[in-house]
Amino acid sequence: MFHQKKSCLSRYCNTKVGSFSELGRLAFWVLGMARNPRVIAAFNAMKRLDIPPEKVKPVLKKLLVLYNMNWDLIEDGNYRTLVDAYFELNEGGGTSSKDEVEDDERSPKRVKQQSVVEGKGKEPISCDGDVVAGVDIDVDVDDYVDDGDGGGGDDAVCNVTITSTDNPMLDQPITVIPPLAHPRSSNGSTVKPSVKVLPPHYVLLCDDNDNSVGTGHTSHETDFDIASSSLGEVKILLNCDSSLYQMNFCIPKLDSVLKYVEDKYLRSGKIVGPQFSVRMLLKDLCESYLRLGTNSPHRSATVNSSSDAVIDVHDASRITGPKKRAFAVRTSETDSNRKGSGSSRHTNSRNLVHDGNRAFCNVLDITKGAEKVKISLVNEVGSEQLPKFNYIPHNIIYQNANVNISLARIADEDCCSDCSGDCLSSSITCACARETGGEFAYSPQGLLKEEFLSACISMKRAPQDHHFVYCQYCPLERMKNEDMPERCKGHLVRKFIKECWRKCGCDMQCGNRVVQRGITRKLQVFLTPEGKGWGIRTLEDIPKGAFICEYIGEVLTNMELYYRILQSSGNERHTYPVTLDADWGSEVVLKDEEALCLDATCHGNVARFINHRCFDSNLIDVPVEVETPDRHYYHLAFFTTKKVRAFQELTWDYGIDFADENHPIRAFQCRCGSEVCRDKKHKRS
Ligand SMILES: C[S@@+](CC[C@H](N)C(=O)[O-])C[C@H]1O[C@@H](n2cnc3c(N)ncnc32)[C@H](O)[C@@H]1O
Repeated sequence: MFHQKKSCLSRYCNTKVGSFSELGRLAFWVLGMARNPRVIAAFNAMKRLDIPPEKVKPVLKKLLVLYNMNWDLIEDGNYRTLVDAYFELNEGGGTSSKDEVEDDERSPKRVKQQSVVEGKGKEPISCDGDVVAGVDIDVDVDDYVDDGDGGGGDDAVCNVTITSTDNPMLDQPITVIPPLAHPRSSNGSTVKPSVKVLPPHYVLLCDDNDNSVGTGHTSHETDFDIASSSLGEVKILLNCDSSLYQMNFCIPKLDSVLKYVEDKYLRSGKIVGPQFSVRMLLKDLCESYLRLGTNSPHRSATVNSSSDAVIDVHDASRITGPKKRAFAVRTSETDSNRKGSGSSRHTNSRNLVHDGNRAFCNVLDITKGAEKVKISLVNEVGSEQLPKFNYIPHNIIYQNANVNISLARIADEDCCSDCSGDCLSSSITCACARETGGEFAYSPQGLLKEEFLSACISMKRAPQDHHFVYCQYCPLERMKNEDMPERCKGHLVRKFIKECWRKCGCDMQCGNRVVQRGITRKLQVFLTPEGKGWGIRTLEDIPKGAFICEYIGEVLTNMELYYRILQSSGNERHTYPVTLDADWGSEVVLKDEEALCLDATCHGNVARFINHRCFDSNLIDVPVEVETPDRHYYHLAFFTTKKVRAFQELTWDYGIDFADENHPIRAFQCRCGSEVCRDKKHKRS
């Protein structure tokens, strides 16, 4: 048995000694499957045709079987074969008559298909074609966001494909981007479009002052670049210079930008006015894009969206050239308006200090009053984007997760309805202590008892010495290889805490209600100087065994997480999902629609900032049963493993095996600084 356990663990835990043997696997396995770069690239290419991954998947599978896993044949011609196979399978084959074919060439579907071809290498989010003034516009947005590491970063770029036979733009000097693959004719043969390639830097520029149009060189300050092919397609690239938005810019939703512009034009009647020109419209689109990204409710919800951080986005010394100046003036005006009108909004939640070189951005309470204690955020290190997420103090079910919370499910033996006051001070331990062997996990001081805590730490650090259960069809293995999942590698049988709850007779101050009372310690989010991104630290000394916070996020099924990850750009610097797999071993067959996880990427609490530390982290995660009598859904709570001094960072061992070279996802370079850091490669380098 011991041997078996060891061999099962060795693959994952090799040097890892447990910890997040459950949780660390979180993102890693899920992301692992989702981020098979070739699958993702195929899905992304098809997404541009509005074909969702779930519809692509069966076609892709068939092709892989057909081509004996030869991806090159599928990827050739920028997924031409996949596109054709999809339409053949879903729409009953190709066209037969010449008329139909010609029609098809001009149809939106064909146009979109072509934009996939031209857009190889990018993974845009696609919005459907909108019709503005008789021009069919199909828009893709690439989010090349500054990675926050300082430095220039990339520009936010919008690709707009316009199809129009009498487009006035076609008369203008244009840059032609040669298509990456040639479109096919009806009979399947390749048609070589007669694209005239003009000098590569020859672009259409829009002057900020007088709206006149000239030509110039591609540069960061260009408003928009235009390209076309002889098939009547025009591609327009909207550029926002990254130096203009830096900290305060948040890529706006493109459909919001389009709606904003449309509403504006409809209101003003400009769209039908004699002054109307597509050129002006596009220039306005560029400006609206920047404006909405910098100062608008249309942005995705962020911590800083309610109280705009006035961070110096337009340091005049960095902005050169007439176009940048023009933009700078505009953004300056926007900001000064904001400074004037919104100053009272800043006082409650944010202090801003500028010392000329660095901006210290202090958010006084990232919880927006949702917790009993305020949690501040400070940046003493340098420039870094403010974290974008919505603070929630409790888990929220995203959509399909089956979490059945009902008093009717709590049997008499699963609660202590006869108790009163504090269960811990009663001479007889109540029913709620049964799950922890007849003893409560908490001491009267509200700390985890030494014995309970030591057992949890030992499980984390030496899982091979503990008991494992094996599921029949392991969801983790299915994620790695759906068709031929390997055998379950085993799940550690973890120690759970069971807290009293609503059907219990005790009061809210009962000593067996710790996690549900929420955060009580003084915590602070800070930018780590080691380059781990944001982290959390305590502002007070905290004893061993103390509850810090829960890991809060959206409750998703594995399936939902899978699709969510597929839709992400794949360029995210940090990851935030954790699996709730502490009880998977006890379920005979757990379907992906049933297996649960928490994702704190968009909605979460302070725990999303807890960084990883190998082995000797000062926090440990413990599963906690509160409102559900089974362990399918549970809470995940962090307790201190040792005494923690004020201003020390709070860390958690994610349990990553940094030596696993075969893992589909490359782990981050560990900067935990532990003497026993497992990331040997990084340590050496
Ligand atoms: C749950 S988030 C932690 C919060 C994150 N630092 C942030 O700024 O939002 C996990 C991510 O933080 C970073 N991280 C955590 N621990 C780290 C470590 N020891 N070394 C380097 N990066 C780390 C990695 O990018 C990881 O994907």
